[in-house]
Amino acid sequence: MKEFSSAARDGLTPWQLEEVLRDVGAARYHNLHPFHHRMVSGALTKTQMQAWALNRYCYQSVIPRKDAMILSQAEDPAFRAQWRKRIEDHDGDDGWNGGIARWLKLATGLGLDAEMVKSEQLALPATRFAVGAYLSFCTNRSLLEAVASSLTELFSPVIIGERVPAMLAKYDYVSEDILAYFKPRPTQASRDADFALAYVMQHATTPEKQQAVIDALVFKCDVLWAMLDALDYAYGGKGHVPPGAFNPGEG
Ligand SMILES: O=C(O)c1cc(C(=O)O)c2c(n1)C(=O)C(=O)c1cc(C(=O)O)[nH]c1-2
Repeated sequence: MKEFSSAARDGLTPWQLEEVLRDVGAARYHNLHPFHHRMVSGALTKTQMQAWALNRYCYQSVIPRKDAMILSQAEDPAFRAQWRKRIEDHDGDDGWNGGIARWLKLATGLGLDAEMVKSEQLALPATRFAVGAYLSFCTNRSLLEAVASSLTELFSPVIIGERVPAMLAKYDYVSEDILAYFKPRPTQASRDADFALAYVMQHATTPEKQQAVIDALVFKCDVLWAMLDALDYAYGGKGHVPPGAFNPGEG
């Protein structure tokens, strides 16, 4: 297992830091998770696919809120002008014509009730804890760490590129229409990740700050990993659905 702790000792050039951050993603991003592998191999049941969409809604809905926390810490108007695009991407211009609404379209296209999904009441406890941890991180840590925690987006075009064609090919109930969420995401994610990476490379100027941004990315990979672990345990046949969570088999 790779160690990501050399920055504290020696300090890195910005390009060495970028390399370490990319190594973190290569080792820990959620495209390596068995749940994702089962999704792209066509092995998920419809209930597992629904549970994924329902739980991922909680992540989608917290993203503009954590981005608002980041905006509140940013003193530079040019930074804010760039970062606020993220909120617009998810909320649209009236709250319900952006990414969150498109995620809801995916969930309802899979047969879920929109109000049930929006209420987040049937999400897994671990999903709630994971997305809550992400929001707290961006609220309580430095601006640099909060920006660094978004760097999983460096890797999201890869997972989306695996997921979308596989969902269309392997599940007859999935159509392009319900996957509209993903269409603009790779372009938006590249724009956002390029900006965040440049910011981190410019501002992580001491070994301590470099270690902090590496740790922030590790933390964020853990958030995404924990969400898939929770799904796998609850719906994978090995564990059990926690009381009160989405359970279509319940009579
Ligand atoms: O589909 C995915 O696997 C995936 C991953 C991530 C990510 O890596 O955090 C994001 C998204 N999607 C996404 O759609 C999104 O809007 C997004 C925002 C952020 C962030 O941390 O600011 N990550 C992600």
